[in-house]
Amino acid sequence: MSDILIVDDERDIRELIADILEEEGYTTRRASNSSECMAEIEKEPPALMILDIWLKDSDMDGIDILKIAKRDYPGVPVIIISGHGTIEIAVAAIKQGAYDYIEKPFNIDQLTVVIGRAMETSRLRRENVALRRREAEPPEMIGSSHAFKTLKSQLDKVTKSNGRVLLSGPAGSGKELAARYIHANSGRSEHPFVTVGSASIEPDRMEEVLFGRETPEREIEPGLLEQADGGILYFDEIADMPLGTQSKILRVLVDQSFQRVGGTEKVKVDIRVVSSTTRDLAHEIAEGRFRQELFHRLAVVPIPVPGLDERCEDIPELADHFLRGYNRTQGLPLRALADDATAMLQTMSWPGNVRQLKNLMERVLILSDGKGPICASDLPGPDAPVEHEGRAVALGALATLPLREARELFEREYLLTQINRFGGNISRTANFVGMERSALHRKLKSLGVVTANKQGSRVAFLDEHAAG
Ligand SMILES: Nc1ncnc2c1ncn2[C@@H]1O[C@H](COP(=O)(O)OP(=O)(O)OP(=O)(O)O)[C@@H](O)[C@H]1O
Repeated sequence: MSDILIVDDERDIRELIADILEEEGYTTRRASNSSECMAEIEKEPPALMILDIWLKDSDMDGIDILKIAKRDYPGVPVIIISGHGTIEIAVAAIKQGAYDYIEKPFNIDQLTVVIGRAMETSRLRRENVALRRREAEPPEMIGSSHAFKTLKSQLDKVTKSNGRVLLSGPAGSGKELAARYIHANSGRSEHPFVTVGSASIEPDRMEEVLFGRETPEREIEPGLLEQADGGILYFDEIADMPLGTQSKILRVLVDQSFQRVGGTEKVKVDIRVVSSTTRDLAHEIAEGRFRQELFHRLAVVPIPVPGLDERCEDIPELADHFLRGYNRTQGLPLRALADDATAMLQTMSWPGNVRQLKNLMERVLILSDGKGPICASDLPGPDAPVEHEGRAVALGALATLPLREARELFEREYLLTQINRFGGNISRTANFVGMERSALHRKLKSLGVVTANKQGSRVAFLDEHAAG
């Protein structure tokens, strides 16, 4: 990319600069006024723009063009040409984001040095952006359960549209990952993905952080909205946003423009908003903590993200993915999961969802000494209160019952756990527990277990006592 746009109303100057640059191996385009200039940029943003401050027969002068270029094409460096006596204006232009200025009359060496430097800076900046983008490549979304496939197909449907998506699901279930998946597969992937941590920003700084700031000297500090221009703005835990900011965000969503704090002009942005929540927003609305109108604007496409308990079939695949990841990125030993460990992970409860599983895999790799596959004994024992809570209560209850009832309770608990492990698939469960499929069906019926739902969600059992 070595294409330079020269904008000057004096033909001689345009031609002179173009000749010098072409001799240096650059290709050039020329514009004599603001409308020609804008048409050229819109056709294809140049690698660099050389811009005269004063433009005769133009709707806009160089400073106006600079502002638009910095807003809409921030990657294009601009060198200002200033006449005698206009140095103050050139300095002001640098504050507005111009890369440098050259003063008329200029000499050839001065011009080529400034341009060479600007091109090199622009190249480095582009490389940097590309590197950061590669580093920030979204991690893979792993899973093959029915619940996961439903989520993935919903995400695939929304990637190509511009509709606002509201992802709802428990903490650590993968909402941000889902938002990054939308970004990576949308037409906005070359533009930023900017996260707004609604809870982590001080309420009285929220507006400055979102909308940016303009000083009395008209220096600009862009906020998150401007930084996300062209890309996706991700509101993490939208329910934590203060009510006052909610109204302002609502206004931005209605007219896609806002004013910086201390600013007077409207700034236009092109952003797609994806938000997430762990809370029941209908309840937050009823309690007066969330604006209904904002909810309707944000939840054009509501997508539920299932917790890990609804997709425990995915646990072996996810665990393996994390174990390999820690080996690749942190040099931790590469270890597989033994069958007893896999079964144990699938029967634990996961209030922290995928994040908890990921952390547990890291902990086990760091703390256990063994080299072979990770066994159940390497996993946290029954003294880990959260992960074993459900089972401990059920097993404790056994001791209070006569043998026949205790056996029934155990069989129910055991079979329910196995069915859930295999995503509701009776054939796979029967195979694992060592029963004929029809015998398992009969057993389940006698225990009052309902297996109508074959879609991988939890099965239920009819408790005779509860049923009355
Ligand atoms: N399907 C998946 N495949 C691989 N990794 C996943 C998957 N789902 C979640 N993760 C990983 O689990 C961790 C938690 O996910 P993420 O931060 O997206 O959850 P969240 O729902 O946004 O959490 P919170 O509500 O706390 O903000 C991340 O490291 C993420 O990469």
